[in-house]
Amino acid sequence: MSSLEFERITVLPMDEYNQRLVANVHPENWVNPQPANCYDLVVIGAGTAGLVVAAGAAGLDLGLKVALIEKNLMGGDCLNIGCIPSKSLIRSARVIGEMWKAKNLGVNISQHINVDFATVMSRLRRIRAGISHHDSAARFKNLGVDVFLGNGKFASKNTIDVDGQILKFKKAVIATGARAIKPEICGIEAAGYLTNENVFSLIQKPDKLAVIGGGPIGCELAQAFRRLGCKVTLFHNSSHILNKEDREATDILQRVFTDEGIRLVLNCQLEEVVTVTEGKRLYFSSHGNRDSVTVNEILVGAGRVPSVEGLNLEAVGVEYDQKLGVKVNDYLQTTNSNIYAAGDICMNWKFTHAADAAARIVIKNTLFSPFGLGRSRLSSLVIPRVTYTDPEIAHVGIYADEAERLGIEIETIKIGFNNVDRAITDSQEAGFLKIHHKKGSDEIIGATIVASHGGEMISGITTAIVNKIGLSKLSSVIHPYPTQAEAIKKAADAYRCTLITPRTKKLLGFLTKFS
Ligand SMILES: Cc1cc2nc3c(=O)[nH]c(=O)nc-3n(C[C@H](O)[C@H](O)[C@H](O)COP(=O)(O)OP(=O)(O)OC[C@H]3O[C@@H](n4cnc5c(N)ncnc54)[C@H](O)[C@@H]3O)c2cc1C
Ligand SMILES: NC(=O)c1ccc[n+]([C@@H]2O[C@H](COP(=O)([O-])OP(=O)(O)OC[C@H]3O[C@@H](n4cnc5c(N)ncnc54)[C@H](O)[C@@H]3O)[C@@H](O)[C@H]2O)c1
Repeated sequence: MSSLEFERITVLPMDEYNQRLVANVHPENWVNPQPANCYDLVVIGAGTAGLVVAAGAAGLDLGLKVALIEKNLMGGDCLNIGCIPSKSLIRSARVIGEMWKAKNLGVNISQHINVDFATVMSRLRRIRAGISHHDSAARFKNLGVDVFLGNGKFASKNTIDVDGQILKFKKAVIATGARAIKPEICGIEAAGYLTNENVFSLIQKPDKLAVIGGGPIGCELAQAFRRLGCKVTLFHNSSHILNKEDREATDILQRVFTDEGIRLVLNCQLEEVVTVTEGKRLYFSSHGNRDSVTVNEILVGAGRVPSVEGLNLEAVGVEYDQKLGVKVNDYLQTTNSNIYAAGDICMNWKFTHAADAAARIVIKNTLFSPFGLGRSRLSSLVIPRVTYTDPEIAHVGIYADEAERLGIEIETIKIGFNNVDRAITDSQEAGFLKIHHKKGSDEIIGATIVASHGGEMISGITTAIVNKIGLSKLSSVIHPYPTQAEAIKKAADAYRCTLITPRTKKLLGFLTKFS
């Protein structure tokens, strides 16, 4: 491809919404600028991490020369094939979840629930297109960023080649993200499968869907597709779905999944996929039994691999691992001190908000830390996470088993939502809030929430951790009644009760006699 020709990028179906999306994030008629003599910063990859670095550096209005290179769609996974389309789909699915519970709430929906799958998917595309101007090539150009659409690779220690155009840089940032792991299952390539890259292009509902992988992608989408009317089998190779999360939390979710009709195949080993007249047949073993299931589509969410290929990292002395990605230190500096990395390409936390936070560290460390003074560290970040199933599982800080491994003594306060009035009025008593604090101190070091809007609630606890607000102070925060967030106050009150020793109790009893 010469520098004047662009690969035409299509996002199926090429309806008015996807046309608008592509016109924003990879415009067909885009003409790459004439490269500047030397850039202060060149960023490869215009996903969350790359966009935040570029916008942050150019937006400071300091006259910095910034270039941003994207080979596919600006906005990366989050906008195009990740958070935005998945959460749009989940929103539609949630309505059905509510309708299933309606009878229990005294509301009879007598008619058959009729899901218009094509409309659900077109809503998703409309929403994505509507948001896409934020990440558009035109917006970044207006911010003063030189946007290059094409494949970026290092050409020498201080140059990057974009399809023949050479960009000289003082500092560079690798923000090329990650993509779905290809499963090593005999016959699956020939049978064909969906990943997050094409599942949001579906226009017809698969009647029977196999989901491989019970991580966040598999769980969120398995539940959404089930609610939208698919018969779903979820295969996971551990004993619990979302096995990084608190076991009691995943127990609750597993019960919900089973109640909603998802077939869970745990501790499984997928052996082979064979194409048959009825569709795709998956042979598997689980708990010593061999079985098979036949589906119309297979969706793979079995983890991510970092996009390190084709960057010519060897030429610039940037070390990497095929599985873990680009090697960085705590300042997000690679093994070449002029080259930094941020986001899924180099981090364990593969979240949009983590990519955003890392990008801010990179801006500071590349541009505003002369002689390395005042640099920010990745390890100082407190990153919450939410899996947007129903109920949501939200977590921040460390888990109880992690604390044990690290030799940190903790105490845990658990408030069941069956003790929280708003959860009771909402018939959402199944979840809980767990707060881990240091033994003998009110310092919060981790928390898990299982609740329908646990993701909204976790920010209160994240704020407390970041600002070192202990449980004692949290108990003085007034929450509106009745809200599910009252669980936080209840946990804080429970902590304060533990401070009342028998001696203090005696003393208080004595004092009340005189007051
Ligand atoms: C289905 C799904 C749902 C998700 N839901 C959530 C969620 O709800 N919340 C959340 O926080 N996170 C979610 N995530 C994770 C989130 O999308 C990622 O963590 C985030 O997008 C990472 O951003 P990034 O900038 O590091 O990488 P990416 O978004 O992957 O961007 C990297 C960009 O680099 C480009 N690129 C790669 N190589 C080159 C090259 N050589 N030259 C030029 N360009 C290149 C790619 O085309 C891409 O656009 C989800 C992910 C998936 C897959
Ligand atoms: N709500 C969110 O924030 C959100 C949502 C989706 C994705 N993400 C991000 O994207 C990342 C990738 O998500 P993911 O779910 O693909 O990865 P993951 O690695 O978190 O989970 C995939 C799971 O699939 C299992 N698995 C792998 N191969 C298998 C096989 N052959 N058979 C059965 N099980 C198999 C693995 O053991 C693993 O637990 C996540 O780590 C997360 O950071 C975040």
